[in-house]
Amino acid sequence: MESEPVSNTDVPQGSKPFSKTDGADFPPDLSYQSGFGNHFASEAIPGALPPGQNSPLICPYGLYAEQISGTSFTSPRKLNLRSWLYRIKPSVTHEPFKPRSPGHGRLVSEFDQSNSSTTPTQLRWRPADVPNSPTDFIDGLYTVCGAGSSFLRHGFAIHMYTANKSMVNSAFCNADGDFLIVPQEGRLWVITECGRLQVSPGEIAILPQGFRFTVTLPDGPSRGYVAEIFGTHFQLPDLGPIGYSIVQKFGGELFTARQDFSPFNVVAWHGNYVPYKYDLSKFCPYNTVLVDHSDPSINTVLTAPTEKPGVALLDFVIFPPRWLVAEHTFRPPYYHRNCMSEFMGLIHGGYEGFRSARLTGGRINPFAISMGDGTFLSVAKADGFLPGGASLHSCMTPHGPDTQTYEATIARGNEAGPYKITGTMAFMFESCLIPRICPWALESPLMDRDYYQCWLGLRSHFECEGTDDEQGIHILNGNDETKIPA
Ligand SMILES: O=C(O)Cc1cc(O)ccc1O
Ligand SMILES: [Fe+2]
Repeated sequence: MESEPVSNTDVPQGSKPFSKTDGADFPPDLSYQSGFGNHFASEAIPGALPPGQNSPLICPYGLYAEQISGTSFTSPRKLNLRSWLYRIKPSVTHEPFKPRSPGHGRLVSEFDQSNSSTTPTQLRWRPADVPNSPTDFIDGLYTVCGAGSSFLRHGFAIHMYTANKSMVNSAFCNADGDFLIVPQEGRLWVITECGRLQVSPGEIAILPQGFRFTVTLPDGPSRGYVAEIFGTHFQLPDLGPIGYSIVQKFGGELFTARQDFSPFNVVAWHGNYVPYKYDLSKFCPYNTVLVDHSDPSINTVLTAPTEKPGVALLDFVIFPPRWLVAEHTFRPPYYHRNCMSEFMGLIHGGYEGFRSARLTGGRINPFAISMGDGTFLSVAKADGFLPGGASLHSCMTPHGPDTQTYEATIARGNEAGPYKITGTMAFMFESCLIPRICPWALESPLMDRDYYQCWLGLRSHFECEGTDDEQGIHILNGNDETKIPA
């Protein structure tokens, strides 16, 4: 996978390297260093990186050397993550942290009975409206669900955000874990200590634990999803401001500290612990070329592992445009109960298609995608799972295609030819931990309280000679005749 670590901090001759954070000064096309997990180096001024050593007595240009480590110093070499930043002033130069006022109250980093609950019921939320009142990325962030604890360094949280305003003269720093940000509406222009990232819907950005960053919104109204992982990092699957306030998320609470210089005053850096982004359209999906429906792990873009081989603290899995070609196969996702928990989001389009029978009677499903030959690609859970919305199917909670999807797939029959699902990007955060759900999410008017009804119409197609639906079927079990209700 080609990943795109942050742009280098090179600035055109004569332009200011850092300025106010309204995003307007972002160069139109940033250049990015590429290669997941590489060691990178970047200099805003030639010669700013010290030659031959990391911490010389005097650094070039009188810069301070500062290390940020993403793993313990003693982690084995191949797992070790750290970067050296050469900056005008060190990060430590700020006033003491104090709890942020007004408090936030919508972020959770340690899930227990006092702040969240569990339910095996299928949950689904409509997309949230972007507020009218000025709201930046920090204030617009709220936790939907999660498990474990940032303090115990094991767990995850799933947040969503709605925002309409750039962060100004403030920087966010997440001491609790890494953020994987999935913008759904509105681009995010992110200033980080390693350079800038322009992240559009359809791309993701990873902001590792500890980095300070500012989110600006060039398009105004913005909405998206954030997965946060505690205690590990994502990897590829085996396959000029007046003053800044630093807002530090620590144990789910926000603290602020003032400093009179930009947190992005890094003039050069090198290392392998960096923010990065990835364009999901570059992901090449693989799947069956003959029969059956492969499980979605084949579409894992990033995984945060646990110590158990193959068991993820959090997988980031996508459902991108792709060809469906399987023969005599039920092509939508199979009905299933999973020992892992599945949180799903939709960036655009519909989710998980099938080529439905010709739509008649002028009843056009707004989520049906025309195939150009008079047939339509309708989508599973189409009318309720909307771009910007979400669903949660926790551990062992049954789910699968809704009634309409099932019936239309069966009606289409075995002769369904190859077709391409286009114009969609859905994703899943999948975890071995069971998420607890925050009150906001359970009490929200956006929660679809009728979600379960999409499956109620699934009727028995059971056919067996000598039985009728009213009576149930009679089978012989040893010497006893057992009646199974229809
Ligand atoms: O539940 C879902 O929609 C996600 C999913 C998709 C799929 O193709 C197979 C299994 C699975 O959990
Ligand atoms: Fe599933």
